[in-house]
Amino acid sequence: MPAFVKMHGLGNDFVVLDAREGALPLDEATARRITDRKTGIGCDQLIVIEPSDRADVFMRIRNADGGEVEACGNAARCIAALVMAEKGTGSAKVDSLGGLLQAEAVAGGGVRIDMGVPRLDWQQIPLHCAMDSLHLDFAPAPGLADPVAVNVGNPHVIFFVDDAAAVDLERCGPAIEHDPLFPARVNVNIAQVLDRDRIRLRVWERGVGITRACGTGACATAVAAMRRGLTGRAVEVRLDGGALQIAWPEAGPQQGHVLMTGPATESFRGTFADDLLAGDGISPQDRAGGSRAA
Ligand SMILES: N[C@H](CCC[C@H](N)C(=O)O)C(=O)O
Repeated sequence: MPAFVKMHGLGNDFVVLDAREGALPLDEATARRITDRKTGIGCDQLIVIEPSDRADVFMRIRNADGGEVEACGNAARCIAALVMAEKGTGSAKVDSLGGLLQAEAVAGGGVRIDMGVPRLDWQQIPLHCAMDSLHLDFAPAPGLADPVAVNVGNPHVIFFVDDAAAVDLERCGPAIEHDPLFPARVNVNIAQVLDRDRIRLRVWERGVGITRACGTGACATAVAAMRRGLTGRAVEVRLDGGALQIAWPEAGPQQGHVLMTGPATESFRGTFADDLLAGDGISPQDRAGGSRAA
């Protein structure tokens, strides 16, 4: 009976499987079954931790739609916390398709993680054609125009608006995610700069939909705001599920790296029958066991 750990970062939730002792048979269809909130265990992303020769673990990420992606900031904090608890240390290295991430525990139980240097060139986002990533010639809906594009291991487009709550993200999110301007699709960020230290952010995630928080979205939005001179170099990003602290220092040992600090929460642990991984169509709810957190 494979075990899993249910975790979340500000409500952006994950099912974590441990494949360090042996590979798990995981294809897109299996991932979709597990992430499905009606017939599966239910989560935004499925995370599989694997052995690594250059980090504590390799973190493999699949969105709810089953597609494998390069980065997931909230999950990176959660996996780092899991590794630090296992090792009894205050730091951890997590490798991923988006790069090697260095994390450390911070007072109060949160995790601070170095998300690396953001990629800003149009080919690195990627965009379909040459464009200034600080001012995209792209106006997909009324009130949404002139966005910024940033890659923090995964692709993000950021629209700055006067009132984030007023944007119908359910309606405009899918079309922007799948716009031909973004050959790898894109995560859609709706940002309202509250003042030079705070940003309100709502996110339609590639391969998922609206999530309660998006770590890489918070990082990309902070970088976009700083590039436009809208905020200082350290901001609080307020998402539906809570706040993340993002810094993009211009000097010092981590100059140019995006640093994210926020919570990493374990919800509960459980097991499910082998056939969920093989896929027999039986609802895992009839199988999923494990103690549920209060
Ligand atoms: N949907 C994202 C992956 C998860 C990002 C988000 N959950 C985060 O915390 O960074 C993508 O397709 O790139």
